[in-house]
Amino acid sequence: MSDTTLHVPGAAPYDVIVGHGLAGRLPGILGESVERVAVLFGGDLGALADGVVEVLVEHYDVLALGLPIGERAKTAAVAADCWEALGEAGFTRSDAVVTIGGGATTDLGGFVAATWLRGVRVVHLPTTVLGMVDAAVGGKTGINTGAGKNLVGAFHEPTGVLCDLSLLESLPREELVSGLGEVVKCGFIADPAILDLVETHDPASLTPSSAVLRELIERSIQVKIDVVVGDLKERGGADGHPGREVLNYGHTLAHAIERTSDYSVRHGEAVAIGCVYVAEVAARAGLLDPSVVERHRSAFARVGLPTSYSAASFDDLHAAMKMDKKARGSQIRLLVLEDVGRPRVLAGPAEGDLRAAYSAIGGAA
Ligand SMILES: NC(=O)c1ccc[n+]([C@@H]2O[C@H](COP(=O)([O-])OP(=O)(O)OC[C@H]3O[C@@H](n4cnc5c(N)ncnc54)[C@H](O)[C@@H]3O)[C@@H](O)[C@H]2O)c1
Ligand SMILES: O=C(O)C(=O)C[C@@H](O)[C@H](O)[C@H](O)COP(=O)(O)O
Ligand SMILES: [Zn+2]
Repeated sequence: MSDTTLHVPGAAPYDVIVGHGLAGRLPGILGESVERVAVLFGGDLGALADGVVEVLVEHYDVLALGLPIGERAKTAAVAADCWEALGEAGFTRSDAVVTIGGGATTDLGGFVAATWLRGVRVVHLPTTVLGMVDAAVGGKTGINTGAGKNLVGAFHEPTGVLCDLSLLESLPREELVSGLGEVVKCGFIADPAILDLVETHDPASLTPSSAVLRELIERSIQVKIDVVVGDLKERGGADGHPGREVLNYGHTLAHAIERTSDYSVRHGEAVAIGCVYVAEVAARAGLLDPSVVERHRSAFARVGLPTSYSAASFDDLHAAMKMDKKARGSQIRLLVLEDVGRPRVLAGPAEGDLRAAYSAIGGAA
């Protein structure tokens, strides 16, 4: 099957390419003015990085940097190590960063590229479903702090994104399933065809080589592109649409779960729980029909994702939710749905509704 090119228009347009064996495209995307390329890769993905480095060394001086695995890469200390390495290797504004890994790697690598010399080119090669459909696209980069998830970061759009589906072959099943959390989220916020595909296909058939997984990935990328081209910096959309905040559906509780569990819950799993939770809140606020809440439970559960949570107290999660970037002052703001594809912001939800919704997903309120 041929490659698919999904174009991201804007002031600095770029393409997201989905296909197989895409590393050979890198020199064409990076361009001729680049002399040095830093390859930032997930520390357990050396074999995948080797194939990319082999292509790059034909054209550039390559600095390969293995990062701590997963979320442990998203720290100020790791970013500082990368800055030191770029400095020692003499990276200038005409040089570039290439990331190879999951969303944690593209977030950290994107942040390093955003901050080095106030911004150098970055091309992402996401190696997880979640990285392909979400983290590598749209220019959000960031690291965590003790106070919470992604609290330091920058908007820095990539020069290109290469989603090589062959790289998913080695991805553990639970990581693939985690990525489906963001896919199903896209179904609820904007593309009901995603929900239909999930509801009508055997979840076991969603393998890296399957046509249906590819369609789910491409549809989700298109949802993300459509949102970010309208509101790149999350300032709000037109005509009352929440804009980029729509992509944060389910994330207020999700990030609180990740942080209070010391990142032992995968991001996509936390998003699944967070979406069911916020649907419960919306139902209690009289905004969402209970049948749509049940559709949340069944769609996420069907692909193997959790829909309940009880490992933290409501008070701890509530405190963590106040660090959400959508909050203003001491007021929590939630992205909720009035129906599939009908998002809106609910500012200052009643604390009783927040507690009752936690109880409805299995927690002790
Ligand atoms: N910037 C954004 O817009 C955005 C969007 C969504 C999520 N995120 C961030 O992305 C992160 C989650 O990303 P993730 O789910 O990809 O997790 P991850 O990056 O932590 O990777 C999960 C695990 O899979 C391994 N792995 C990755 N690719 C592999 C492969 N092909 N074969 C074998 N193992 C592989 C990794 O080494 C890691 O151990 C979170 O930090 C989240 O906040 C960012
Ligand atoms: O791209 C966005 O915008 C998103 O909100 C996508 C989310 O899936 C992603 O997890 C993002 O990193 C969350 O951003 P944050 O601003 O809440 O940290
Ligand atoms: Zn997310």
